[in-house]
Formats: sequence, C-alpha cells, structure tokens
Amino acid sequence: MSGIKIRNLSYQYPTGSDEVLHHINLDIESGKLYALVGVNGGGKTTLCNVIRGFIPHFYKGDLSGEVLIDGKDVRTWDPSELAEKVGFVFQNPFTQISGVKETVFNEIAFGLENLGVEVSIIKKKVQDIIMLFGIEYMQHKNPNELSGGQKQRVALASILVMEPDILVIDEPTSQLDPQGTEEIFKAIDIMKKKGKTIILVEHKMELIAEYADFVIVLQDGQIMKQGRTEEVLSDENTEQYGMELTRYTQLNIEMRKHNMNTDRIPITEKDSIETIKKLILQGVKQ
Ligand SMILES: Nc1ncnc2c1ncn2[C@@H]1O[C@H](COP(=O)(O)OP(=O)(O)OP(=O)(O)O)[C@@H](O)[C@H]1O
Repeated sequence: MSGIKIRNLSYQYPTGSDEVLHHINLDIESGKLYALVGVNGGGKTTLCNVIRGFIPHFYKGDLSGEVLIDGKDVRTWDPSELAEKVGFVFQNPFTQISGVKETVFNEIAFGLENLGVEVSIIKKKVQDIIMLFGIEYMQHKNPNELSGGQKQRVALASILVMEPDILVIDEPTSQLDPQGTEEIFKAIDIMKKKGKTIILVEHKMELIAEYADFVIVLQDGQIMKQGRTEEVLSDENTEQYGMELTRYTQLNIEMRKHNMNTDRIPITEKDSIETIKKLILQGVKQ
C-alpha cells in the first residue's frame, strides 16, 4: 500500500522559458484510481513524469516543493528502486514492447529476467498474469504481430507482473477502438481490485465516470478542481476547463431546465436509468 503526497510542487523544463507546473498540492491515497484530466498542454504528462521520478532523475530543470512517495522524496529515491515501486505504462504501446522477445510470454517475463528473478518463479508469475488478463490465446504469438489493443494489454501485463504498488498510465486508449478500449479498462479494473494505486491520464469521460474514484483537473500547470468522481463530473462548472461531462449528466442538466428534477445528477448509464426510473415512479404516484 503506497501513498503519494505532493506539496507546493513547481517545475520548469531545462529548455522551457516558463514553469509548466505551478504550486501543485495533491494527496494520492493508496489503492484508489485517480483520473488526471485536462486540455492538451495542461501538464498531465509532466506531473506523471515527476511521480515516476523521471523528473528530476533524467530531465533536470527547476523543481521545487515536495513529492513524497511512501514518505520519501523522489529526489532521494534510488531511480531503479523507484522504477520498481512505480510502474509506468506509456501512451504508445509500441514504445513499451521490447522488440527483442519473440513471444508474448517471454515479453512479459523480460522485466523479471532483468531483475535476475529465478526462472521457476518467473514462469509462475507470468502464467498468473496471463490468466488474470485472459490473454492465454496470444501467449505464443510474436508481440510485433499483435493489434494496438493487444499490444497495450501486453504492455500493461509486463508492468503488472513486476508488482509495482503504484501504476501511472498515460492515455492508454488514445489509439484504440471501443473494443480495445474496453479491454484495457477491464485490465485496469483488475489492477484496481488488486489494490494498486493508479494514476490514469484519460480523456474518455464515460470511462472515468465508471472506473475512477477521484478526478484531478489540470490546466496551465495548475489544479483547477479535484474531488470524488461524482462530485467533479456532476458539476456543470467542470466544463469551463474544457472538459465534456458525460452524456448522462448532460441529459440530466437539460431535464432540469424543464423542471424534471431527479434526486441527484447521475454520471453513469446505470445511475441515469435509476434516477429517471425514480422520477417516473414519483410522477405516477402524484
Ligand atoms: N521536454 C520538454 N521540454 C520543454 N517543454 C516541455 C517538454 N515536455 C512538455 N513541455 C511543455 O510542458 C507543457 C505541459 O506539457 P504536458 O505534455 O505535460 O501536458 P499534457 O497535459 O500531458 O498534454 P497532452 O494532453 O497534449 O499530452 C506544455 O506547454 C509543453 O509544451
């Protein structure tokens, strides 16, 4: 179980003329899923890079404030230990696949091999992950011959097999069709149920509404809004930060303009059906 505490964090890239993160304060509770949202260039990837220690270990620049992972500042973490603690899944699965392994099974085993883990343990762990992700059918395939969605699942599995406590996942579905997207979210949900702390950059609000515990809205390097998913996504004001509320919330807001007031503003399909059903039943009783 791992938590992250960020206090007054500001950052400027070495080649940049301005700060791209300004006075960020965040408490990331362990075992929860946080969706990091906001318009392009808001600083989402930069913040992810701070959390995984890429900034300041690889990108220098000006970093001020505190970023504590399990109570220890990222600057004092040993980079390889931090890489074991925080698993990072890239936006583009093609970047993540090693390119040197000929089967999906060996690809997933690659990270553990590099750590020098005993072969019998590696086999067991890889088999377990393959079962968990339901990707037995592709284990003997060449990773280079997989579709984008399949590659992305293999990329996630290769990170999860290393058992990091924290997972930072940057726009995993941006290149995927609806089916591939659903498969990825099922995999993310599996990780959540395993108690991982997850920070997910994602634009698809309906999926965020369904899976995230908390939402953080970043714009121009500042946190404009943060809170429980229901709170942030049922608030019309969230739209001012370039976010589109889910279609269920939009419908509800329209209904309210016509005096059809539900007891609460839904953010998911299931929620929407329930609130509307209740409203209809109330109408029937009157
Ligand atoms: N390596 C870099 N050097 C200098 N400036 C950078 C670098 N990487 C990003 N930036 C700048 O930092 C700001 C934040 O970028 P970042 O990629 O973190 O935003 P983002 O919210 O992830 O955007 P997107 O949704 O487009 O991925 C942008 O103004 C960007 O131009």
